[in-house]
Amino acid sequence: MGIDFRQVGFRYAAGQDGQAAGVADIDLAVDDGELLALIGPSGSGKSTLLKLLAGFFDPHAGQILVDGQDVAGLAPERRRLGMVFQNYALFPHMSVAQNTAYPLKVRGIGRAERLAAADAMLARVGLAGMGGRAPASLSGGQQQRVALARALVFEPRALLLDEPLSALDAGLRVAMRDEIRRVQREAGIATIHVTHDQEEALSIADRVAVLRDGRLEQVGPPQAIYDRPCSRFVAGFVGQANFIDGVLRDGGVVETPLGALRHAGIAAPGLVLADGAAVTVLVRPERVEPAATGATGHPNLLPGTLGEDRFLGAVRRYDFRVAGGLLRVESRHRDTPDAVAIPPEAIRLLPPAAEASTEGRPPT
Ligand SMILES: Nc1ncnc2c1ncn2[C@@H]1O[C@H](COP(=O)(O)OP(=O)(O)OP(=O)(O)O)[C@@H](O)[C@H]1O
Repeated sequence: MGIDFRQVGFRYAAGQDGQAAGVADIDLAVDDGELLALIGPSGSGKSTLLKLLAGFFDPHAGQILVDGQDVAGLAPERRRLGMVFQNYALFPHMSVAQNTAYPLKVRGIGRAERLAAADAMLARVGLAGMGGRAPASLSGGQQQRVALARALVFEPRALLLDEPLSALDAGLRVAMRDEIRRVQREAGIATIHVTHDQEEALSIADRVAVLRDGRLEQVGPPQAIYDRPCSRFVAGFVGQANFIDGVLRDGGVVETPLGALRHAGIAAPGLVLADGAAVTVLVRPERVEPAATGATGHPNLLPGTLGEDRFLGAVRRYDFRVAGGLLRVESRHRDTPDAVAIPPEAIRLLPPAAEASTEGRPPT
């Protein structure tokens, strides 16, 4: 059954500037076993949504259901939700096993039973035999595993992860995110994972929800969010992007400052592909192909010169100056091209910039 936000809205009291922030019109269901990554700029409402779910405050509009039960008015500790936050906050005077067993103690489970459950859960997060240690003797990654074990030990109905990996260094983050994924799958519970790391979101989530100014801008599988963003905002928020303003013309062409580009008609939902319509052309840098002047078979061949060039190991990322603008290119090829090609099927047509900036209005 999982988690179900239905038309949820919440507004904080207006601040000194008179602006009231919060979230509005949130419709979002997360199934059992599903991991949903919640991403969005700072202040977009991610923590607010988690706090509403956790029961720190109640929505002003709509309903939140957990396993089909409306949790309105239910105190946080009675919602049976596992939570892991950035600052893992283990009790320093308790052992790892006592920390892990703590939620069971609170629930009145006997000592032997809760320590056995804690041991089993510690084994699941890769900390078998470490129950007797003090939290301070563990690495940051190990402490976070304890926090995860503690969040899951009482068989919660859902799991809330708020930036659980942000205090860890890059290598450990990658290992831990796969670990979280594995443990969450085994537990089979609905999980919402708030992260600032878009790669982390794309790599472990079943679906990604993008928040903007308190509203959901797009929800979908990671590939759909990346390959078929609904707006310039989403496209720019996940991954690198070339945005080119254009005007559609009949016959599968869009006029741009770079010239007339042939496209394959792949457009954001709801965008009307009429002659004369203003659009944004999106091309991901890895879809721009290095080519040679005069090469045949490329409908959108753009001669130009190399700009800033960054070697990143497996790939090279460079700016390529063409008549009318600059294209960002990412390629495995080491040669410096004197032209690039944009395959028509690499072009996504999105709403124009002006229209995009009025989307996601603050909640009213
Ligand atoms: N206690 C509060 N009182 C008033 N406004 C608040 C309060 N908490 C958050 N806000 C405002 O609500 C909006 C959403 O905040 P929230 O913390 O949910 O964003 P976020 O997406 O989690 O941001 P971050 O990524 O920085 O953690 C912001 O405009 C924020 O300033």
